[in-house]
Amino acid sequence: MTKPLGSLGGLEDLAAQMVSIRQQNYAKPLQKAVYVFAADHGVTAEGVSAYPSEVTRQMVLNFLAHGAAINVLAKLHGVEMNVVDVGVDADFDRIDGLLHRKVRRGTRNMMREPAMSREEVIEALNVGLNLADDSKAKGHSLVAVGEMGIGNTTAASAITSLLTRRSVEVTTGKGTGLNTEALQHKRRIIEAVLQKYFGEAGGHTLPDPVDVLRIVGGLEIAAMTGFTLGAARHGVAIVVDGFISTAAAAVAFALVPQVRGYLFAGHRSEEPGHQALLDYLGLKPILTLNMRLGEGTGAVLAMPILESAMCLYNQMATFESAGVSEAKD
Ligand SMILES: O=C(O)c1ccc[n+]([C@@H]2O[C@H](COP(=O)([O-])O)[C@@H](O)[C@H]2O)c1
Ligand SMILES: Cc1cc2nc[nH]c2cc1C
Repeated sequence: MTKPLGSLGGLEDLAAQMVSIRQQNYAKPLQKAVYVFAADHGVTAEGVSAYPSEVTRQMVLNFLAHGAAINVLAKLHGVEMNVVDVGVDADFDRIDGLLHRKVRRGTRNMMREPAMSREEVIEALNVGLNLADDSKAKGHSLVAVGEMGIGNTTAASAITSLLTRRSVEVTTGKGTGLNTEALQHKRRIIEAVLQKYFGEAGGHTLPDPVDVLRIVGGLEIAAMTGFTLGAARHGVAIVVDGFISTAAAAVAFALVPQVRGYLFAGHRSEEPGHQALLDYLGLKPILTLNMRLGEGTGAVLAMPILESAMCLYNQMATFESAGVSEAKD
């Protein structure tokens, strides 16, 4: 193509990965969708978030009213928006426009008991797997995975420490905006939870990924793990968003390593544990904008970069077709 060798940098790597995912379909336009998985977290009773847990319910209503950041970005970039209630602590029965997949009204408080039963984890995984089937049937070829759940950075940090074996200090940040003292409290809670169920420093053997979800996970995290597994099974390209959706993808990778080839990291979140997960997965973030919002915002922002990479690959002239001279040697 008419450019110095390697001059499109990371766009060339993105195009190469996308071609290997899309195979004979690489020249077709990408059909984009974002799935925002919402659920509540019992561990919020321990004072681990800067915001009250009712914000989960309120933000779901905001998504449906098109007022959230993800609505603005999805509309701008032509991305179909899907909001999934996997476990919000609210009665949404009569609400239109929401994908009703509630497994239970929030997880249990992991400080006292496992967040979920094994049956609940399997149900939440199946919510994601079934939505990935629906997404494939709708013709989506590029899906962003986002979430909403007050307290879910606590679950994601615990998952990250267990999978990557990094300390709670390294994997835990301020989430929605804790002060220094409250951050120390959050770290102590996570450490106590890991000690209680997994022993010193999270134990010596890697725990079963489904058990990790059951004990310290979240309903939306389990659903995102199922969705990631399902989309990869269907050969659909997946853009993970920030810390929490990447934690879900890391569990999917721990279960089925072949998932890795279908994953793109939309951005690098400000939440410090995100880098540990990106290292674990071997992913390079497309964008670094110091964001820490969630909702799928970083993933949707990266979609036009992926589309740009594919359009360059598909539409640029070659040295031969344009009559441009090649390098000297
Ligand atoms: O995407 C991220 O990296 C990210 C980092 C920090 C916070 N969040 C969002 O904030 C909420 C979780 O924060 P917290 O403090 O309640 O655990 C949840 O709704 C996430 O979408 C998201
Ligand atoms: C307002 C608000 C919006 C969010 N979107 C994702 N997580 C969030 C957390 C809060 C608090």
